[in-house]
Amino acid sequence: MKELVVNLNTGLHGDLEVPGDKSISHRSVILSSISEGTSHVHHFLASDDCISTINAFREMGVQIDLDGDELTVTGVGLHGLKEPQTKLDMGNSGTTTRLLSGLLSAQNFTTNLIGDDSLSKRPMKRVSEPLSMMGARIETTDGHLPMTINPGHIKAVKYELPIASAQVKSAIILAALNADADSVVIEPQVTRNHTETMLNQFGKDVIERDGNQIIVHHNPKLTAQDFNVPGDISSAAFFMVAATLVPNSHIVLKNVGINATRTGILDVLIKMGANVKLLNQTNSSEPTADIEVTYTPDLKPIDVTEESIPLMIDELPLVALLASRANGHSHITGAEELRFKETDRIQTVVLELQKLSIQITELSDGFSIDGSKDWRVANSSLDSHGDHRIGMTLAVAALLVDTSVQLDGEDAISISYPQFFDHLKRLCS
Ligand SMILES: O=C(O)C1=C[C@@H](OP(=O)(O)O)[C@@H](O)[C@H](O)C1
Ligand SMILES: C=C(OP(=O)(O)O)C(=O)O
Repeated sequence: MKELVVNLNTGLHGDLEVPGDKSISHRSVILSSISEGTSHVHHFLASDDCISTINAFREMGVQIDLDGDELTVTGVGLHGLKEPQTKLDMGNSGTTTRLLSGLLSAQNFTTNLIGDDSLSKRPMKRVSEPLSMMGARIETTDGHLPMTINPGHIKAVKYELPIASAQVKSAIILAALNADADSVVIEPQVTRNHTETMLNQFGKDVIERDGNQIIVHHNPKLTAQDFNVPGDISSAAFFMVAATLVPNSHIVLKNVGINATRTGILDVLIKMGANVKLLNQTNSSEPTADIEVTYTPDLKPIDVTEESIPLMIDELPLVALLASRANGHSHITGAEELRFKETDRIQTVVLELQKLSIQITELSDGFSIDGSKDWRVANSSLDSHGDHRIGMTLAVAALLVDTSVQLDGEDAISISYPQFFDHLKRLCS
């Protein structure tokens, strides 16, 4: 149980570099491991989820050294992974599970994947079904973990994703690297493209994009790389929203990744009228910027609909919080995927924000929110429900109330942002 900082009259101030991007960090371990040579990754996110990915590859014979946020990986090549001597523990990480299920489908050894209680409730048919069409031999437990992946011969596929999911897309791409010919994956909506971008860094023209079709060239040569992980926009988002909502705030978040498949939260803030500026933009394959945010007293309500959901999927609890301070009625729809995250985030967001008397209603696919600045603490025992993003959203919400509130399950925050409370304290002091 943690006592949260409340009613911050002085605001948030100063510069901060948030830790490396979680999605890019996972992929850096995966692609470095199956490349030839030694890769160096700087500003790696050493959070619980990324450690689950590291441990899985160590179990499969890859030498990985982590020193603070510096990662060194001695790659074994596309065909060099070894049979693990234990079950592979995916911990709490959906990304590790889905991406590895694709890669492991094409190995000549069997793997057993397990996870914690939350991960064991999350759907895995979304990967086992398309991978089975490609020749994978996967046994799930009624569509969930534990999962056994037997040796398989992967055939090329042309697959249209039924849901917008970067994890499912990436699972198929990683299996397709070992297929007998080139594959095509078709996305219904654009989702984060880090797997594609990074594959083209480690290899030459491994991925080609043609509209919503992604062509995966099989059996590529992947070579070790030296690269920097940008700051995680999904982590920076907590402070962007805090600085927008807390009077007197002015912060600059340095070197944040602004890949266009991730910046839905910036679009929302700008549409709502928040004072947000991008400074010092870089234009590499994973572009970055410093993001300056200043307190904004009057926010417009917002309607977020299906097409833009994947661009801000992990930030939607924060969008709900922003909307709850706006002048009017907001809707977030087309977001049923939130029900399949670490918790059912539609349910947990509504349950927890209602404790602060926020006028938020659960929809089957999102939220309906009446904005107001008159919050009252109806129940001071907030709960992350073991979900890192819910925990951090509540820590931001707590800055706006004037009665003491406590957070249960704050440990979950180390899944993606172990330094979160230190960084919040630094900006608040
Ligand atoms: O590919 C990734 O790194 C991720 C994709 C998203 O999940 P889905 O693909 O299930 O939408 C996101 O919610 C998750 O935090 C990370
Ligand atoms: C959904 C998330 O991660 P994962 O799917 O990897 O568990 C998240 O980080 O919000």
